[in-house]
Amino acid sequence: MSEKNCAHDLLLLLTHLSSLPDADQMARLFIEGVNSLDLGVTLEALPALGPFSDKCIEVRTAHKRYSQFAVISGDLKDLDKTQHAALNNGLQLLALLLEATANRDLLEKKSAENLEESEGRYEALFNNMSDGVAVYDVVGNGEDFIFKSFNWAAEQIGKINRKDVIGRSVKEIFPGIASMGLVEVLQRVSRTGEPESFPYSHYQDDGLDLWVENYVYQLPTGEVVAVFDDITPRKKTEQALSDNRALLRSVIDAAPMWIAACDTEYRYLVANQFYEKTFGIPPSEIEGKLIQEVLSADLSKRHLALVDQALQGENVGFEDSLPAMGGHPARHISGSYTPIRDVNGKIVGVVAAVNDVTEQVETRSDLDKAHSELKQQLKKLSLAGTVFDSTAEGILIADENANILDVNRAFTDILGYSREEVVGKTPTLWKSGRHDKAFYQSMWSSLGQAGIWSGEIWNRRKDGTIFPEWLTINTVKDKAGKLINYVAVFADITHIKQSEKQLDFLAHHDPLTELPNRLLFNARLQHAINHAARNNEQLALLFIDLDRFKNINDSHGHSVGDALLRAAGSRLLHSVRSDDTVARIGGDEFTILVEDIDETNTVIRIAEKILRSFEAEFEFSEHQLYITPSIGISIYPQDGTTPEELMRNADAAMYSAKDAGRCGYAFYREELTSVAFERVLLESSMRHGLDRQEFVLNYQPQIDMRTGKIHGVEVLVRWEHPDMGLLGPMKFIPAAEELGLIIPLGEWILRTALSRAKAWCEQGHHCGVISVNASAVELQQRNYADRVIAVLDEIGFDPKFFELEVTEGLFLGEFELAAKSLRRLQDYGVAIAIDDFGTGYSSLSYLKRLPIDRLKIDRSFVQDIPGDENDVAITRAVISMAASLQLKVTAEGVETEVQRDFLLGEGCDIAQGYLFARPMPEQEFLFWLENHTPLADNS
Ligand SMILES: Nc1nc2c(ncn2[C@@H]2O[C@@H]3COP(=O)(O)O[C@H]4[C@@H](O)[C@H](n5cnc6c(=O)[nH]c(N)nc65)O[C@@H]4COP(=O)(O)O[C@H]3[C@H]2O)c(=O)[nH]1
Repeated sequence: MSEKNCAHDLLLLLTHLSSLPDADQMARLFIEGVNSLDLGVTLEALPALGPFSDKCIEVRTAHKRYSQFAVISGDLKDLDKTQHAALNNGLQLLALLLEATANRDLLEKKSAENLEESEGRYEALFNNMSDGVAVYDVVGNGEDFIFKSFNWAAEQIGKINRKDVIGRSVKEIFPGIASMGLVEVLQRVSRTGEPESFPYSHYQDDGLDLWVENYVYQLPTGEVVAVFDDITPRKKTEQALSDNRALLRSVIDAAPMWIAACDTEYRYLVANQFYEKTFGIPPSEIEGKLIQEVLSADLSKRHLALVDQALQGENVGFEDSLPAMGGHPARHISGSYTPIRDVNGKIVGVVAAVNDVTEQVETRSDLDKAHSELKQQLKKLSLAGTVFDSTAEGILIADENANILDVNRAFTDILGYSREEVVGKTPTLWKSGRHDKAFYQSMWSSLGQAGIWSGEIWNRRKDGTIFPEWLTINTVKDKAGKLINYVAVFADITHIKQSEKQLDFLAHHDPLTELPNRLLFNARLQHAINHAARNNEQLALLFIDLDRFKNINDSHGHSVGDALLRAAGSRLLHSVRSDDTVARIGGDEFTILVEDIDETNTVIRIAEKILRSFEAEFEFSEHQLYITPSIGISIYPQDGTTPEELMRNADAAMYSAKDAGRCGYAFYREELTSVAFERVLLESSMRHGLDRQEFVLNYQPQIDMRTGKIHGVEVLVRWEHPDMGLLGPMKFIPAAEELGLIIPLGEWILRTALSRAKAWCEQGHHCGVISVNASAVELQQRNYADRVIAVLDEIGFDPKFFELEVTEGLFLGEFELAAKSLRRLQDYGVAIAIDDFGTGYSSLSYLKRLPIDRLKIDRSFVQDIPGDENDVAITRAVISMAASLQLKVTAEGVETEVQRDFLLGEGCDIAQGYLFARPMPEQEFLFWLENHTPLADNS
């Protein structure tokens, strides 16, 4: 029996493990295919056993006393719990068999005595197995199963004694369990012989509440074995866990906030229902996804950083905002990330709890806004207080009856009343009296209708002065629309009024002389014309130009020029009645409007008065200047009926006065218009004339009448005008002086005359002294003497053969400057002659102060001698005066022998005139020179 048992045992195992298909059947439970079965493998060989080594090591560890093992080789299956249990049991049984096999011989020998011991050991081992094992005898065809063996573990699991079980049917002992399918499985295994793993079941009947896993197989004997493991604790834990999870889920799902957890890889483990509620995303769509797959790039960047912080063990709080997306409005969120730790404290994830704080934030922002508005209001109020006190405008607050409640500092500054003096009173206190009743009526009516009035008003200060102010009055009403206050704000606009006046004055007056300007003059002229037309009156327009003003301005500078203009304006003003208009219409041009003239004499008197007023010199610090006016006069209505006509004709008359020798007046005559036109033409073409060398020189010999020899030659300029023909100097020299062209023209004359004279000399023609005319304008040039000397030096002309003829006009400009130039020239050896002596301003006192060598008696005196007594007397006086001053004399314009004889008789030797020769062009002059026969030769 023992051997048999042993063999049986051995067989049992061999059947399972070594004899195919039984062994294969058994092994298939836990390996894919059985390649070999190797019994008696030693412990040392185990590590080479591949996938089974772990299992074998378990067996080895559990059954240390065994030194050999059975080894099944093949591929390990993916075992479930039951199969695992079976493998464990199988290997434990295998270990037992190993021992039995190893001791087979011994067993055989000692079978009889050891059988019992072996059985006992088997029994012990059977009972010591950790799994419950029940062996059943099959009743009939499987109608029932009778317990044959029931180990200790089975007793513990089934909470029943083996003795109460053995021999009894399973249906009887465990009717509940039996009905739950155990019997069917036992039946199937007993019928098919196929082992079956029984899914774990929850037995709650038969006084039990347990979870077991069964593995059922058939023994070769036909008995059926059920190996079962009590997994109740594990199941209960699982259940509890599952319950906890469900609880947790319902808790987090009920929370009105977003709750989610992620693992250390940022993968969502859980997300609550709030996600679905708010965003329509069910938790299932979040769970299992990475944070960066669920959140936008921007959000996930920020939040992964926060999660990282939490993964470092920090509780991280945050506030953020979610942009509007997918039809969901933007939100403000506030939340926290908290690390999740396992039982060992290791961080395994992070839980996020996030609140939607949009409303709070918005409310807070509303509150902030309200707070800041309140602050603003307070600021405004304090500002209003500051403005009230510090503004430059006067402010007055009155009640509905216009009784003053308050005034500001500016009010008292402007009006001179203190606050106490006006509070309780009405603004009538400072009425100026300048406005009539209607003015105030319209003000109150505008306030009543529009609630505002603003305008200019004159008021009276406490000191009695009246001043203009710009006043704005507003009405203030309460919520019901009832008028409660008047607020008046006003500014003293005295200075604005003054500025306006000043602006008006500037617009209509010349700033230099403060006389009316052209604009105002024209307006007054038009007005006067209208008036004269209505009343059949005449009026006169005087156009005044200061002779050679331009030269004074150029040589003395603008400040002297300006002073001269101011002084000239003032002299004009004092020459007329106060209701006549004196205007400066530009540069050195003035106009005078004289209304209601009865006869021409009136105008003549005015013109002469003006001329006389200019006789006195003008003194400006070190400068003493003379200036003369030329006056042109036009009369309404005969010389024009419009301001333009009268102006134009007075202007033309002024030029006529200038041409007549300046310092005079002329009435307009129609022909003057064409003269004036000619003059304009002349002026414009003169500039080109110089460039085109249209000017030519004539030479008139000066004769020593005693000998008939040539004493010298006067150089006289002509202009060969392309259109107007040959023009004499009186036609263009005044214009050249006005335009300043006399400077280049004079230099050209000087240079040409001297270089020609030098050439003649070199050619053997001796013409004596060369006389060149110098304009007074030239002499007013500061460097005139230097320029003349430079030309003399440049040409190499001996100054003692050079004479400069200056006119009396010289005295009109700055006398001292001219005198200085002449002195310098005289020192250099140049002779100075006064031309046209006796016609102008010459006076003995000037003659004494000037470096003069010669006087030239003007042609006008010579002309009528000896017939005209006056001229005879003048000529005599000049000749004798020259003698007493030790000056030489030349007579001009000698045309007759009578004149010559008279002059010779009076002691005047030198003369020029048609009697001897006319002014001649160069070639003619040279011819004359060659053929001239002096008297001495005749005699
Ligand atoms: N009826 C009459 N006339 C005679 C007689 N003999 C000479 N004349 C004229 O008398 C003028 C003499 O010149 P002026 O007194 O210096 O007077 C000159 C002079 O003041 C000025 N002038 C002439 N040439 C120049 C010049 O080159 N430069 C400057 N600045 N002025 C000049 O023009 C004035 C007039 O010059 P012109 O027309 O050339 O007139 C010349 C001459 O032609 C005569 O017997 N009978």
